[in-house]
Amino acid sequence: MDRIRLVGGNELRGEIPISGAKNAALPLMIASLLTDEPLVLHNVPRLADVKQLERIMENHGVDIAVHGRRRGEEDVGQRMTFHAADIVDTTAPYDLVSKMRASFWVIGPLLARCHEARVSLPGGCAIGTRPVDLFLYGLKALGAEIDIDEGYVVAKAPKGGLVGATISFPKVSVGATHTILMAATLARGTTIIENAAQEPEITNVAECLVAMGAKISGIGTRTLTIEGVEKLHGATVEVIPDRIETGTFAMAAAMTGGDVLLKGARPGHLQSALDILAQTGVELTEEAEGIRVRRNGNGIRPVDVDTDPFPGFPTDLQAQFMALMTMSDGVSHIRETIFENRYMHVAELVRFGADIAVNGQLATITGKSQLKGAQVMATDLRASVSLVIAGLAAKGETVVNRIYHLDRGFERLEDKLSRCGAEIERVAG
Ligand SMILES: CC(=O)N[C@H]1[C@@H](OP(=O)(O)OP(=O)(O)OC[C@H]2O[C@@H](n3ccc(=O)[nH]c3=O)[C@H](O)[C@@H]2O)O[C@H](CO)[C@@H](O)[C@@H]1O
Ligand SMILES: C=C(OP(=O)(O)O)C(=O)O
Repeated sequence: MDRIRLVGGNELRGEIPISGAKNAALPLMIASLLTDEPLVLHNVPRLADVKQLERIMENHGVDIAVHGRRRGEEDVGQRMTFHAADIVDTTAPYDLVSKMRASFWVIGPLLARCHEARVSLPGGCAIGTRPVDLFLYGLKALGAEIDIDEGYVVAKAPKGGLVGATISFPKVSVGATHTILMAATLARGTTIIENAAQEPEITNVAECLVAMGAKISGIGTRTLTIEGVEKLHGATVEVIPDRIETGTFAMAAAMTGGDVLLKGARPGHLQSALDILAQTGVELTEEAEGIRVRRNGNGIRPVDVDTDPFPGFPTDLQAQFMALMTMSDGVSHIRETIFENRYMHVAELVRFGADIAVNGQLATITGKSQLKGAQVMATDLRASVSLVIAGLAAKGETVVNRIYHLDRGFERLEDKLSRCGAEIERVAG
């Protein structure tokens, strides 16, 4: 199993190109199931999760083409075409779906277009129980009949297809919003989604659906209104830059000190995280090309944070922010409100000498001036990267084991960091 070996202590200086967002690319790929015409996506990141979803899409009969990179385009994401001319199989099998949460979302488009779907209950990062009740509530509201059979959700649309409805989610869910939004585009009549997720990735997908001929209003707000149409068509759409990768590198630069330009980053997509970082004393500047992050010698102030749905502080940056707080000048608190088991990195951060106590949702972090390198183990995607950035700031050598988690969501991580002066390498085997 590959590992990452790094030696901490170097400041980060230079430019880091921000890749396309994993959490936007995946639902955009899934949206291609809604039409028999090609959907062209630009800026798709090269990630294990994208590869895995390609396998799932191919199993449904989608033709996938990856267009060649031009010279000088090493930092540009892939241009890919997804063509679901015929859906040959409406089953998404356990072997493929269990590896990744977002693959479950195919249930929305399959049901809308083929009027049936059989999708294995999902996998994904082990950060909580992650039920699918909100999806099932939404799909049933659109008229679907649902059974759970041998670990599969078996869904059937009524005669004539799904029917528009008002769906008021009791809790904000990114995945349920994506799924119901996609399903509703081909339902008969009007669907209103209340308490919808407002994440930028939802907006990216909603705008893609509009480019494909869907009628959606309220994009970017808590209430989405969808007028169903009979057919969608092909389109060309760009994947937004990854706000979680942006925030991760911003926190890495805050931890190591230095001066890094995060090229292509969009400040509006992670304003709450940038505001919190500014409170810690990090200097952030919006530039034409992206966001510049600087910390020159001054300490890191402790800041308390609660994770929340967008526009709040993202749970996907909680582990990285905790790593930063282990080096603050005092005591800080983090409250994880989205997932009930998203503190798996705590035991690993403690190996660096960090002082962290967890009580239910609340973590109390007492800052230390210097972490020390250690052997650590990656447990999930964002937890893994928090260990990498802790290692960059720690004294001595760190080895991060089980890095396959990292490859799910970070493109060329070692390359991007070493180009900014980090001593980091992947060790095979
Ligand atoms: C591929 C992708 O985009 N993943 C992101 C997505 O995950 P995902 O879409 O799985 O996260 P949700 O927004 O659905 O989950 C939020 C909360 O709702 C709960 N819930 C969700 C669905 C449901 O039917 N019932 C239910 O109780 C979840 O267990 C969790 O406690 O949003 C999360 C929250 O921003 C991010 O951490 C993930 O990186
Ligand atoms: C939790 C994540 O992914 P997933 O929802 O696919 O498990 C993530 O991207 O941080």
